[in-house]
Amino acid sequence: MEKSKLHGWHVHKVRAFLNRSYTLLHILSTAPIFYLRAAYFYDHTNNNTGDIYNVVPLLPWLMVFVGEVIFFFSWILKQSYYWRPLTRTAYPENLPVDEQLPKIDVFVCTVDPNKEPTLDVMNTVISAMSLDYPADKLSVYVSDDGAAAVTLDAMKHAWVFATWWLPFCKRHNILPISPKAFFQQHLQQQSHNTHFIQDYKLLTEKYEEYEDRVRSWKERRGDKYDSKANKRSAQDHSPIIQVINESFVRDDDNAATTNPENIKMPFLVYVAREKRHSHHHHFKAGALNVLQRVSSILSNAPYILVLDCDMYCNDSNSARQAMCFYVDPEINRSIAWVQYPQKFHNINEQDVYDSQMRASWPIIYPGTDGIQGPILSGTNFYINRKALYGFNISAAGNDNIDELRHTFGSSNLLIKSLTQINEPNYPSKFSSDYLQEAEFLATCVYEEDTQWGKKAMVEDVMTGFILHSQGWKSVYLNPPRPQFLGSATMNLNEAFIQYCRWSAGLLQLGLSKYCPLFHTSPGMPILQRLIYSWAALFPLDFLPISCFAIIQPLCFFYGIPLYPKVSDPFFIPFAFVFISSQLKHLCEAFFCGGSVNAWLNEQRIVVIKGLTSYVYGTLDCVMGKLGIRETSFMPTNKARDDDTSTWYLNGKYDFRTSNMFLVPIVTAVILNLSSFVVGVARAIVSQSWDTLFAQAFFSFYMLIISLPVIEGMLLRKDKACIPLQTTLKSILLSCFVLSLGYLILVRR
Ligand SMILES: O=c1ccn([C@@H]2O[C@H](COP(=O)(O)OP(=O)(O)O[C@H]3O[C@H](CO)[C@@H](O)[C@H](O)[C@H]3O)[C@@H](O)[C@H]2O)c(=O)[nH]1
Ligand SMILES: [Mn+2]
Repeated sequence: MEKSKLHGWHVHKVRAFLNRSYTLLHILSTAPIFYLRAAYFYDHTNNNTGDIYNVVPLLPWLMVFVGEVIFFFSWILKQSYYWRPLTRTAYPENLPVDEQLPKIDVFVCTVDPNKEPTLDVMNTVISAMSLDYPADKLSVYVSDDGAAAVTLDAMKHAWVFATWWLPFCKRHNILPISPKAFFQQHLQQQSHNTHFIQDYKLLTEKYEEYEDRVRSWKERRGDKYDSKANKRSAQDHSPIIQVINESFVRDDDNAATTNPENIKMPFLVYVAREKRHSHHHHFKAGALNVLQRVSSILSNAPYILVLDCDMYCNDSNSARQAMCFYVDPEINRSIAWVQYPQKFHNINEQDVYDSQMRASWPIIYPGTDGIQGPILSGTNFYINRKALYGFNISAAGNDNIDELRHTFGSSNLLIKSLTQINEPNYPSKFSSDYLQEAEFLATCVYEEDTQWGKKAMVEDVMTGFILHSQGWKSVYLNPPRPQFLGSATMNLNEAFIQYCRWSAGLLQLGLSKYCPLFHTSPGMPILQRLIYSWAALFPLDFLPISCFAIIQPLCFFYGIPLYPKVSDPFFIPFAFVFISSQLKHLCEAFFCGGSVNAWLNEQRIVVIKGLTSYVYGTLDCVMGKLGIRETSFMPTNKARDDDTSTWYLNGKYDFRTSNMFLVPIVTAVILNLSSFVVGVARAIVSQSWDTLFAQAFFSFYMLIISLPVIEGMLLRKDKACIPLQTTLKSILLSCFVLSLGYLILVRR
């Protein structure tokens, strides 16, 4: 390695070769399938009476065929992720001296103190303050969309605790730098260093004291808010901006000794943007826009780390690693963001909901990195402020003041800050003029008649797509030690809601005029367009998934063959495609350290989400487009509740969710179960194994992956099982589907 090398990369050639060969082979083997389907329609329309065509009605064949085409299409899009896997390494030891490092602003977003426990949010804040980076170059902004007094108060105590914690981390190279995670490890017993033990004891005391202060405030004001009253004020209030520093903390007689070692502290700011019923606030995207503006006049760092409130820094090194790319003069002008994976601290071995998104971080993201860079995942990324402002990648900027006003709004300080982004020593401002201006920047009206919210930061994938199409590149870094850890969803209900939101959000891009499939831009190669197309359209997989899970067993139930006979040579491509894709998935599961169980789980969860979240997400998006319904952002619940975690940790599904989600799944299972029984009986009686084997096998496979649902329905009697009432409703619905099938398929 050269001495000055800041980063390196490596394309996995063997993996790329294997992936591409697989893609090719798979495409070739689908050709006969499509030939067979097409031939059927040809014969059907020309009234050729081949033997099976008499028994097979057009409609189910058509539906299954459409399902296969969509599935194939979606699969083709997805192959872009396997084309050129690339991994990177950063060498922070080769960074220039601290004085020359650029400044960093950290944004932490929170919205609901009941679902996002204040202590956890503060834990994220403290861990971000503890990043291994010069304190005078680090600022942390908290956006509180809940405008909760408890959050502001807690920040005060967090600041005080941080004055103890930061020097402690530095002195003993503490990892993880999240105090909560650190104190959960009970390290004390393992250490023989007396100095450490002394310090540790002191810090434990300080930590408990700090937690008590945060809690006691909550207790005084009631732990659970009067939700309604709080909602009213959270949705209707003026902007609040508060710099948390020594003088602010001192004003509070309740605060403990501040800054005992008199260390330099990162700049810490609390922001609750203005909310009015008359103005849409655009959820997290809106919050990030405000933080971007507010920070631009207060600290104006050229790079911004965006964190969800539950995503604490697990390691101190991410900032320096990211800077390896931003200080490299050869590439820094073209890099818009450095993305880290989203990993979680509460994943158990089974991970029945695939909450960790297993395939994403070791497979999907390196794949996108090989093609101009990873998509933006919404959190854990260091983004280039200039890119966010829409600075043209090649031009230096725009000097026409009217145009700047039109784009960025009327604040002179903000416009002035645009030219100062790269000043490494831009001093943080907290005089009252600046704070007043910052409040003005956090008002609802500021964005009116500007490009904010239109051109600027929409949420994750969309923002990333816009930047990539302007020619910006991005970087994916996945160092062995996870840099950030968040809390993953731990029950079915949360997983459903989250996927509904994601499906709706992604389809907003997929069904817009910017649909990556059709929106060409010179900055974007075709493979990258495929990447975005899949990301924006995958919720539509609900069509083929429901086809396979519902039409298929329906036909089997009535003895209508959909696939060639086993003795027919055309059977081979079907069998090959099915087996090879399952084997591929199995290999992937092993590759990511998973097991046969992981493969089964993921097969199941895709079907489960495909029958529910993808459908509702699509509906949500379409209704939003038609103006029938406003899209909403329901944050996931991060409050750890022992009851929920027990189910998750035991690898059992927690079926306590609404019928809206359960009924489609249970119905599909009942349909497959009954068609399997009836279909197999028919095959035995009429000796039609040859014709019906494929369907019998497919239903069998569906039953195997549905075992936990069947168990939840029939065997489990606990409180998280599938309620009898849901099963009954699903039986009714299945009967309805079967009768409908009879009318359409049998009594034509
Ligand atoms: O009006 C809102 C709603 C949410 N949030 C914050 O947004 C973050 C993400 O919300 P969360 O409930 O954790 O959603 P997840 O589904 O877990 O988040 C994933 O999906 C989001 C997009 O739906 C991305 O923004 C996130 O980065 C990504 O981790 C949290 O910090 C929230 O506090 C706000 O600030 N304002
Ligand atoms: Mn989250």
